[in-house]
Amino acid sequence: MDGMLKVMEDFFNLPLEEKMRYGSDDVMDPVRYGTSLTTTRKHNLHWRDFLRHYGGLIPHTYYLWPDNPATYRDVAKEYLKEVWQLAVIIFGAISEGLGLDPDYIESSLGDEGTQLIISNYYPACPEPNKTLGLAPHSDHGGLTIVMDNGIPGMQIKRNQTWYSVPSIPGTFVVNLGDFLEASVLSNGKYKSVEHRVIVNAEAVRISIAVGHGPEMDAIVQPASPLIKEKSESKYRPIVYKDYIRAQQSTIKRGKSALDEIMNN
Ligand SMILES: O=C(O)CCC(=O)C(=O)O
Ligand SMILES: [Fe+2]
Repeated sequence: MDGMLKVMEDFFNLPLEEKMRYGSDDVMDPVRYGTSLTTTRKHNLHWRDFLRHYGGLIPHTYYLWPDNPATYRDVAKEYLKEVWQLAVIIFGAISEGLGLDPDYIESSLGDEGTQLIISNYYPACPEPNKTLGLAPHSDHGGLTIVMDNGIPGMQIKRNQTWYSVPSIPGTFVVNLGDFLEASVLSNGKYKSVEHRVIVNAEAVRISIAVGHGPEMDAIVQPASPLIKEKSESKYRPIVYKDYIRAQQSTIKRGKSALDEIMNN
């Protein structure tokens, strides 16, 4: 955990021109750096920088990942491999909890599944009450495994109230995403969690969120043996990649992308 945080911190501390080698506005780019802190746009949505790229069992995009800091690729590759193994254990427990084979969800991800790492850098903010690090959203994948640098900031919404998630050294926060809510066996039994990030005046916060979802061409829909009639399905089928595009490329907030594929 510490090694990964260290390379991430070193990356974010690089000069802007260096980070901008990965700058992109295309949500489907395999490696993407973005900042809303030196934006040319008028609106300033988030008080953060981010770096995101794909991982996966076979990281096809490995040679596109940052090569500065020099150890980044190797540290990230090892970290993503271990986090994937953890996700598989949790998917297994959820499957069993629903009375199905332990590898039920894992096999529904397809041959490779999609793993996406999003590293977030939230600078200290002189007026923290006027902005957010990250606006309310739910993640599009199945499970997101998050660690941070010991500075709290994540909040989750339950019954219209925001609750702060404590930062506990050496632990991960695991969030359920839309794929798990809308897909396979769950059909809404497991809810994706709406969350956001607040900023603070004193300290820089870094978080590393790794999402685990199905392969890009998978069709997200309840396909459970538990659903006998199509009419029992609470969600309309959608190709995972199209869902990501819809969810990322607009200024959607909260769980509105998921609401759009819900029946009634
Ligand atoms: O910074 C965090 O704690 C959460 C980040 C997050 O929700 C995301 O990257 O999707
Ligand atoms: Fe998130």
